[in-house]
Amino acid sequence: MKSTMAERKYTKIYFRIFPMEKMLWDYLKILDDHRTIYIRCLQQLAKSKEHMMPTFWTFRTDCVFFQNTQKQIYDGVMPEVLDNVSQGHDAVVMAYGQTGSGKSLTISDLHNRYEDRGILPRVASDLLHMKAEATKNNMKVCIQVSYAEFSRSTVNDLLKPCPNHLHNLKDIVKIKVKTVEDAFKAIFKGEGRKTFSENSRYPSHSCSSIFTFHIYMKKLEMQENAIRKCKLHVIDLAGADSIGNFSCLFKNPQEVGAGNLAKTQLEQFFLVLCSNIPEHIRIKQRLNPMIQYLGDSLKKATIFRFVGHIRVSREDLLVTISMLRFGELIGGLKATKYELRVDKAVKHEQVIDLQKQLTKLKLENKYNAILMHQDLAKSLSGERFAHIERTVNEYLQNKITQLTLLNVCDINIALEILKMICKKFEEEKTMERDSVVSATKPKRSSSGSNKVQQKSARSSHKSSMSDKMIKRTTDEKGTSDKVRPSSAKPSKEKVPSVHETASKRSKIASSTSLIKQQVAEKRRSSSRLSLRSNEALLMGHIPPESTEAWNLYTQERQDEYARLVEIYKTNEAAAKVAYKTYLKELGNLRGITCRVEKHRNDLFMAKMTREFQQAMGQEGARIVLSNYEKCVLKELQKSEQDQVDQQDLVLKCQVEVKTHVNICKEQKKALNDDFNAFCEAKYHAPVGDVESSEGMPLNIEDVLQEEDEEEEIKVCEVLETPEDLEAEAFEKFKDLIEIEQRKKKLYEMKHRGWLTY
Ligand SMILES: Nc1ncnc2c1ncn2[C@@H]1O[C@H](COP(=O)(O)OP(=O)(O)OP(=O)(O)O)[C@@H](O)[C@H]1O
Repeated sequence: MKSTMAERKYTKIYFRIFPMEKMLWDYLKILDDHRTIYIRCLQQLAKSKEHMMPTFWTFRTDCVFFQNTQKQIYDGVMPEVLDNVSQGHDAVVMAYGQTGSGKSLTISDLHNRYEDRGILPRVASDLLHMKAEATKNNMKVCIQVSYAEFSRSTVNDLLKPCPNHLHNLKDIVKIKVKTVEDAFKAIFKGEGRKTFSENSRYPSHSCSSIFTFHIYMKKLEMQENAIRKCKLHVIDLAGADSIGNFSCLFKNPQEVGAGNLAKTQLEQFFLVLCSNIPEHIRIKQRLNPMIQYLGDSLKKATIFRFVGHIRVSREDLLVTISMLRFGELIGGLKATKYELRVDKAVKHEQVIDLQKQLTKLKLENKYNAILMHQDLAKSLSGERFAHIERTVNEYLQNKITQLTLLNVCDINIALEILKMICKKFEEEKTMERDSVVSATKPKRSSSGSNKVQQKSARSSHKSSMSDKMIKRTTDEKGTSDKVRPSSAKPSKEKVPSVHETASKRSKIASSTSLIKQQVAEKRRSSSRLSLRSNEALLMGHIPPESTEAWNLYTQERQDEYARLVEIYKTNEAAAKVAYKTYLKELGNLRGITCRVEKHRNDLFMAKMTREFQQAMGQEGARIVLSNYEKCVLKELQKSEQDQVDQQDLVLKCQVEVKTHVNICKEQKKALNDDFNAFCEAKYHAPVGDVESSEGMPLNIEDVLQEEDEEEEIKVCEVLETPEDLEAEAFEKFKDLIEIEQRKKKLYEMKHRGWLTY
């Protein structure tokens, strides 16, 4: 058999190696290029020939996959296929191999997670996305699918409910799919209708199945009505094996025979196809129905992708070689012999050397892990960072011991946080000093320096709350500058030197009002930090004309102010916690509601099955199946009770949130009233409602709403990506497999008259 470049261009052969606990690498080797497989010559395995130099058969492939993810396999096998299909070429993707070697896993894998889905669901998604794209580009694309199962001489249409046995290949139905969801539904239903071997630990298919996409494309702007047609077949071939092998003990000889026959017939067909004789046209009609069905798609211009599956164990060696030969035959390449020249002494030395290197590298890796991950703070989550920050603060307040701090936190991060606190404290002090200077120096514009301070303050602290506090402090200074006497000259002056500042301070000392202010400033300095944060917390933006009044108020009524703030803060924190719990419980309620829905569906199905059996006159069906119904009903009642309890819990959480929010509101109002009363007494006029001031940042409801919106945005983002919608559909349709299998079983029981409940 000759191989030509043209053949190689269209056909690609891949192999996937089944991962086993004990891999027999002495018998099978893969070259570093991941393309060449060496497999030990079987003849040498006889005891009498053990002493001979090991000889291997060399098989060239397009890629060998070992321990690769499903996505990597799809990306490796499929990329050019869809491009070619979109240009109107037929394509065949086929998985073949030994029983239980992972064919169905590669092709469909519908029983596991969405991320681990196989080639077929991925192709369905990509084709339907391609269709959507093509429609945008003035192209009309129609996709129909068919799904059929082939055994030795019978054909089942998997898109038809039982009985789905066909006599004519032309009767295989095609259904139009418009969305990925439609395609998934067809795939899952078909999977449930397939024939499985009984007694297997996993769903072992005893027949070959073909899922076909029939694609029709038409360019809307073309004058002539040319329609491009092509097909993409995805085939999961029946497992081939040797009777008596451990991997197929659960199969009966007929099933093993049918799998082997399908492989042999395909082999024959490809022999004829590759030998450039037109015989394959007639042979197609004579071989099995699967080859007949593939019909015109089995031609040289078709894009073929064969994914062979092999197992590396002594018992499976024979079948593995047979699979590799099958691959070599359809790939159009011939295996060659290769003598592995291994000097045993050298080999031993090499192994010792490699072991030493490995130990050294492991040690190096360990040191790297220690030394290179110094900046642990970067990889910390916000929550963990906040927790460490709190712990450090508790340590500073002598609430916990040094030992506890060291036990709870990573010392590097704790030190970093201490550094931040010191830096922040320094900045606050600088700002205090600057505010005194700016008070004594009316000409100076503070906007520039404020911006710098603001920037450094922001970068110095991870918490956004502290950012707001610092910004608020600097803003206040900016605004207080604005209300200074109008004789102040704007901006251009540079920052005064220490000497100048000192001399100016002495001038200020002569002004009694300013001295008073300075004294008050000093008096307050110890409690300034907390008061500033409280201002930000409760009052937010203070109108410029009220700033002085506000400062006076916080000095003179410090105790009352601190009391109100304390209550507010405690309740705000409690409201936040309660709100988080509320959101969590709400999520749980959604989960329980879904469970209730599922049980309702199950109950409906159970009822339907009973009615179906009764309609078919099954004796005793009522008793046995009503037991199942009872079970489902019990589950449903339990879930409904859980739902009621959960609703109560959610309501309780809601009430708790409301209580704390109301207290916060009351405290805010009390503070407002107190401030206004103070102004009334001091200036004989209220300063107005500070709540209405623009930029009021921390309203308790806003805080909660922000959290809520964030949560909602996250949920929307998560749900709205096409990938997630597909994942949801994938999970939703998993139940279809079981439902279809149950229906099929019921039908078969009825058909055989075995129902003996
Ligand atoms: N690469 C792999 N990694 C992990 N598990 C695998 C792998 N390949 C197969 N399996 C597991 O081995 C079992 C058999 O796989 P699968 O059903 O895909 O084999 P098959 O070749 O289609 O078998 P059959 O011919 O009997 O239908 C399954 O439980 C599957 O999850």
